[in-house]
Amino acid sequence: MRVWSVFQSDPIFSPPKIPMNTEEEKRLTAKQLVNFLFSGLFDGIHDMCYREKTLYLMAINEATEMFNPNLSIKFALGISLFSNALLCLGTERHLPYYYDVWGGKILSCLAITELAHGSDTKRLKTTATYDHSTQEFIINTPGIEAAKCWVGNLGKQCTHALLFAQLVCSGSCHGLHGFIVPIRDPKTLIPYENLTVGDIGEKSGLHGIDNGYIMFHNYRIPKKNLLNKTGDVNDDGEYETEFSDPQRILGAALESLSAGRVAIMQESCNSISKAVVISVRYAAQRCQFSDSNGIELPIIEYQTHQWRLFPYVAAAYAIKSFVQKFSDQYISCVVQSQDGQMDVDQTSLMVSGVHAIVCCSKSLITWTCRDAIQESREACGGHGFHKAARLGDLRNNFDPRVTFEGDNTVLLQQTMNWLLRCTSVNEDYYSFFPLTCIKYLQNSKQILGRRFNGNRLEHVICHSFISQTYEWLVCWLVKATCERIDVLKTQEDDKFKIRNFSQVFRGRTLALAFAESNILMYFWDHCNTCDDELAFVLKKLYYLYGLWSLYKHIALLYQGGFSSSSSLSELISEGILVLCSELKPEVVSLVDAIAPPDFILDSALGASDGKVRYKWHVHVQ
Ligand SMILES: Cc1cc2nc3c(=O)[nH]c(=O)nc-3n(C[C@H](O)[C@H](O)[C@H](O)COP(=O)(O)OP(=O)(O)OC[C@H]3O[C@@H](n4cnc5c(N)ncnc54)[C@H](O)[C@@H]3O)c2cc1C
Repeated sequence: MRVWSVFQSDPIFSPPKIPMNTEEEKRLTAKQLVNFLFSGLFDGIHDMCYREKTLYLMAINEATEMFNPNLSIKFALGISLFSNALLCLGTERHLPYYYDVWGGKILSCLAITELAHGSDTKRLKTTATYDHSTQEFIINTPGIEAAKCWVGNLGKQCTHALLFAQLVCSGSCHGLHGFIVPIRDPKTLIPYENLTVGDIGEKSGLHGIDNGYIMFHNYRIPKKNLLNKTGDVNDDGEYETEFSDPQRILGAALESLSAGRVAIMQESCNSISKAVVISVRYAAQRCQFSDSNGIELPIIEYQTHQWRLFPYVAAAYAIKSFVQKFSDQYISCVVQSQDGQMDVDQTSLMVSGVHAIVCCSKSLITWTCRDAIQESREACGGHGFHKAARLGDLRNNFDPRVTFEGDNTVLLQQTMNWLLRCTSVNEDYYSFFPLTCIKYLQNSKQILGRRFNGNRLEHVICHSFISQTYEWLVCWLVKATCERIDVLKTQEDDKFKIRNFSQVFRGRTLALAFAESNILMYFWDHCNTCDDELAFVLKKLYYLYGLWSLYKHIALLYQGGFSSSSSLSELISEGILVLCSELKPEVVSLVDAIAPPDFILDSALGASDGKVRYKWHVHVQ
């Protein structure tokens, strides 16, 4: 509420009265960033400890993203992610940049992606070659395919880039490293010589962000601009890497890899909430057709409409409770690794586990959000397509989150690899977070012996059915993926082909099913911390999200022999409909509870009093 009051009290943040073109939107977002930075919200953050500061910045990011995703992204890329990377990957010599960026003297961007390669970062071709005679790195773009592109803030405004390039020293390539690279004069914003830099042009959304491209032509930066926590060039001009403190290196890697994805998960929860708040409020008052007595009905009365929307209300709650708890655990892990509270083995298990959970959760949550927004748009009919409904903007601004910070499909492969590796870890490690989330894999044999014998609704609308069925599903998918890999191994030695042919219907589904089961586990624990009256409703949401998610895997439950009777499918589908009907009287209150104020939602269809507001920009001829 404090963040939102800043936006409400300063006219620079007011929604524009007349539609703007994309250039004007970029200019406005740039101006908003300055007022935001000096609004007082960030006073004193340098005195906070890591945990407090991270939670504080995460909360600000969530609130800002709900109001204006352009502003939150501009701020994240330009200031918070940059300063975070300096602390994680840099050393004391980089601290002046830290204070300059928070003081509004410079603005950054994060330049990784190249025209020809995005997901496959190992093939990035931009080089930073060390010249010992001048103690500088010479940065080069070997060809157009290596031009950095899509980089937010680079198009017009940033003064510095956090650049990832192949470090070359004494003729050898030492892999990707981070460098601080001056791009524009901070006073004039005129780019420096030996750079070709510009804006990539119109996008489908996020018009307030100046995504840019850049090519380097023998561009020199001082040696000290290398972020040198994990590797450096010594006084003799030789590359050396410091492995005397591997926990810290791994901890730093975890921080910089996962923080952005955790933030995306947090933002997605709020975007699902915004979508369902608009569509459910609208459904409660929009009338179409009549019943047999001729009484016109609100569309929320239609079973199809409930089935389309209510599972996303359940998803909003389930995912929110997971993300809140998991973010907290994630921060604790980083703190423990930074403080050296874990040994090397524990740190490496924790880093790989947290990374794997973040990868599949980011994918599942962003896809769920994308679908929730689209379903909500359609559920509001033609009016849902009007700009004033805000669902179109929400969709277009949200959309790239399934791609940036790691393409979802590629991220799922990393979770699959981890889950398969986990089948062979030492038993003792299963009591160690985050392996606790898959402790049940130890009992895989017994779990795979489970069969469904239920014949009544209570046999599926219950926690034990949902959790035990998910355990079976994850164990079965692990087994099925391993079996496919074993078959492929008998046919060929090529690791690439084996990996490539074990994804569809196997590893990919495994990673998603694991993410769903994990979210459900956290949500159930959360329901049990609430008082009875609240838990009664929240558990209905748990059952609905659980059955709705399980139903997507119904074919596998039969294929793997979990059931051979039609009652499994009949009871799950019946359970979903019964839960939708039971939740109908609660659903408006449920969306009200997760709704931001009208000023933030800003939708003509979703105001808190249920009244559609016709304050649209209508073109009068
Ligand atoms: C709005 C926006 C903002 C961005 N901001 C930045 C930024 O600030 N800085 C920056 O560096 N980058 C930025 N990016 C770029 C983004 O990080 C990349 O787009 C992303 O990493 C994916 O890379 P790519 O576009 O090269 O896709 P590709 O890697 O070419 O992927 C294309 C498709 O191929 C599939 N695919 C790829 N490999 C495999 C595989 N092994 N198996 C199966 N399928 C595969 C993917 O799933 C995907 O669907 C931004 C992108 C967008 C859209």
